[in-house]
Amino acid sequence: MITTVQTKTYLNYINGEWVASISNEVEKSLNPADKQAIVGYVQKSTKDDLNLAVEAAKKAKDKWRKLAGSERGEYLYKAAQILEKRIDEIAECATREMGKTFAETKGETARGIAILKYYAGEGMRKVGDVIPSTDSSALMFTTRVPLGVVGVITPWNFPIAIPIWKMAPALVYGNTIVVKPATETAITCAKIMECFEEAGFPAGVVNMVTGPGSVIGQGIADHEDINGITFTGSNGVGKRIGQAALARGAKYQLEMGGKNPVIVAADADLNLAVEAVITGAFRSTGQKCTATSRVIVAAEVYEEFKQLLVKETKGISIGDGLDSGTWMGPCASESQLNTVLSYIEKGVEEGAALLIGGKRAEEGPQANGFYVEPTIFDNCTSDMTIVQEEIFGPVIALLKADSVEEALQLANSVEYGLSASIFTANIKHLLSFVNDMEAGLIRVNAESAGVELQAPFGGMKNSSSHSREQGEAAKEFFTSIKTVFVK
Ligand SMILES: NC(=O)C1=CN([C@@H]2O[C@H](COP(=O)(O)OP(=O)(O)OC[C@H]3O[C@@H](n4cnc5c(N)ncnc54)[C@H](O)[C@@H]3O)[C@@H](O)[C@H]2O)C=CC1
Ligand SMILES: O=C(O)CCC(=O)C(=O)O
Repeated sequence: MITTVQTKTYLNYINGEWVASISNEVEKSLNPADKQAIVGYVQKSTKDDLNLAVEAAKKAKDKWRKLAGSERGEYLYKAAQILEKRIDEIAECATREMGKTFAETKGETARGIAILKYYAGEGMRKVGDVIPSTDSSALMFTTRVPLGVVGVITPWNFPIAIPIWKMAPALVYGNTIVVKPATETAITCAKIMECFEEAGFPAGVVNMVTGPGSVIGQGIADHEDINGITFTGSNGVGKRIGQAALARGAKYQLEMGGKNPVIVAADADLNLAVEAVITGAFRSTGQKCTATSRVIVAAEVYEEFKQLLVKETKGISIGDGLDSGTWMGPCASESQLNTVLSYIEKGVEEGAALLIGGKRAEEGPQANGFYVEPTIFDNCTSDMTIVQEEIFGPVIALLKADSVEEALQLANSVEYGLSASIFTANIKHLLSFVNDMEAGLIRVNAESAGVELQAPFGGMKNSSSHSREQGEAAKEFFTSIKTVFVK
């Protein structure tokens, strides 16, 4: 069901109230499917707004952490129920703000609901272990305490799931939060805040401040009253946040880029591999950190795989994500479109051969949006920019390998290590892939994207700060362990 989203101005959520920024300035959230369409306005906040939010979170933290975990979980459960009632409206808002199809944003909202329910249950699970002491008359055990105030900095590509998979564990483990969403999708985040408000979270436990990353995001990284920072976004910004947090002794967690490979072995089911590469590379217009961007194909099946892949790519319908016939929406912003186009240009300059796509899509109403064709490059080599750098768009680089060993070596020849998959039925090959692939998420006979909320998620090398999010792993970041000795 498609509803109508009102064009209105959204406020910051601080200390249980909706408030305008002290700056009196707002920023537009545009619809990338039609740049004339303004989805709404959000606050262009200042450091003073952030300070108020942090102050509120700091004031609320002692009462919040002293609640039983099950009581905190109850609030999350209520938020899940409210989000469930608003699923169509919130999914539609996300599509309008960032462009991916309604089916995808609806699936993402359903995932947000499931995450809230999962962490609601976490409030009832164990937080420590009993460890035998060398003193037989003593009791030694571990328990966990929250960090305090947590800053949550989120990107635009998963505007529902990412804020929720950071906020839900932070809250259930007893932290209070200040979230700063990407401006591109800040209205979607405001709607999630509305669900939290309706769920009755005490004032100050959940706060949202929108505004420029360089002011509010950096402000979170530098704020002495913020004890932990969880971030997903680009590598450059992530590294800066990590350095700022380290300098003042705050805990931090960074999820950043990927350059995720799919290996297609000679014995692979090629139809299955093609289908997985298409969805892995082009769903969400390639704007996932887990998206497939390199496909390394065994020489024996290279030509056949290539023909099949191009044929399937020709069938992709590009358009407004709210049209039910659309398979792939626009890039999320003009700057994202320009980044993708400049990588395509670089690919051509460096000698890769364009098999399909490569241009801005501008037919009819597409001229008003930030559309790009799904693009596949042939004759790629490992030293090319399009094979090394994260593009964050619907672009595939095809590489040829003479053996699975060579494919694995090519797959590992990048600075990132987020997700990777292999298509093979050969146990020896799949085991060497599982053992030797440098990636945090290993997939066999499945697309490179596909994160499950109950399992740890994170990358190796430059893809993350080596911590893991989601599932039980979230507990490691959002709490500190205390070892207790009682005699
Ligand atoms: N790993 C991932 O999931 C994502 C990766 N990216 C990558 O980043 C590229 C650029 O996208 P952007 O939206 O510009 O990402 P970004 O890293 O600039 O933005 C992510 C978040 O960080 C905030 N931010 C920006 N500057 C900051 C600063 N100095 N201090 C603290 N926070 C700051 C932003 O406002 C946003 O909330 C993409 O092309 C893609 O390659 C972007 C989004 C998600
Ligand atoms: O693939 C997914 O579901 C999550 C990907 C992700 O975390 C990201 O793109 O930022």
